[in-house]
Amino acid sequence: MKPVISFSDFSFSYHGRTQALNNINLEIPAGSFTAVAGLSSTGKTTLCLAVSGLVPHYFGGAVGGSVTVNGMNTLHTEVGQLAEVVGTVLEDYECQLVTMTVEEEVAFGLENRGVRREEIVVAVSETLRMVGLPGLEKREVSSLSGGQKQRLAIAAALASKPAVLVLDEPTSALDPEGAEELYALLGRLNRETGLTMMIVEHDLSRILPYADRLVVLEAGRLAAAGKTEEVLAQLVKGNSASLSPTLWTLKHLLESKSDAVFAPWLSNEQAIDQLRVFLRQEGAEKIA
Ligand SMILES: Nc1ncnc2c1ncn2[C@@H]1O[C@H](COP(=O)(O)OP(=O)(O)OP(=O)(O)O)[C@@H](O)[C@H]1O
Repeated sequence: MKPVISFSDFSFSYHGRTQALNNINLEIPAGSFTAVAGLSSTGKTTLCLAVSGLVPHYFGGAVGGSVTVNGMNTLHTEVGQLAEVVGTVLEDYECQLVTMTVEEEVAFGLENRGVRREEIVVAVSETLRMVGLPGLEKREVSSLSGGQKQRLAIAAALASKPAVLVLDEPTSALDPEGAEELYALLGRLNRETGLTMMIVEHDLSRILPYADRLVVLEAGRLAAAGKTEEVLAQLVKGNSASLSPTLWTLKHLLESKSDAVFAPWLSNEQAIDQLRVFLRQEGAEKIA
């Protein structure tokens, strides 16, 4: 698959001091669903900001190398122009909601670009339907629940039909049910529209059912990137097993220490089913 995002020897230091990213070489294929993982302060947010162009255009600092999105070099492209290609929802998504009503929020970017009123009306209702908020056009933003506000921020990012959606820790304020619903929605958008997803998530077990690629950062460097299953195996073998969900770590350890070969799995439920079969075969019926 062709890359829609390419980092080439990219480094960034905030205010020329705190080095957040160090010589990143990374390609994100078009249409992929990429999870970005890493311990705290390893540069995950900065990676997102570099794709949206907010680094370095808004957060100034020292830059090396380049980032290209849809063929545009972010260093030489205005943030507004990049926003047409990259929809970004930051961890503090409420800060991104700036209007009174739901309709105004989704229309905001389109109005700024001079899109005709009739087209905006259609785009607003279509986008609200996509994110599971149909018919809420006239609602006041302040009356929405936290989960609905987050979906609204996603709708506002999607309205201009970007090629890439970048989300930073989208489930940090959601309960497990809300997180599952959000990922089901994002997975469907990715499958049905081919929208490239790049999502920072600290709880990998939530995102793995949807992520076909995994990027891992360590102290601002790229520690691993590639197909999810391969990167998880790398994490378990290397020094980053703590990032791997417990059941995945167990799978890889069992495979390396026995003759077991597990069928691929992505969700915890699939993992538990496979482990039950394994334990039964091992004669551990009581545990299984
Ligand atoms: N606006 C800023 N000004 C100065 N330094 C910053 C700024 N934002 C981030 N940093 C520093 O850059 C480094 C990487 O931060 P970043 O937020 O990208 O990491 P992260 O992996 O997203 O962290 P977390 O998981 O805690 O959100 C950290 O050392 C952080 O303190």
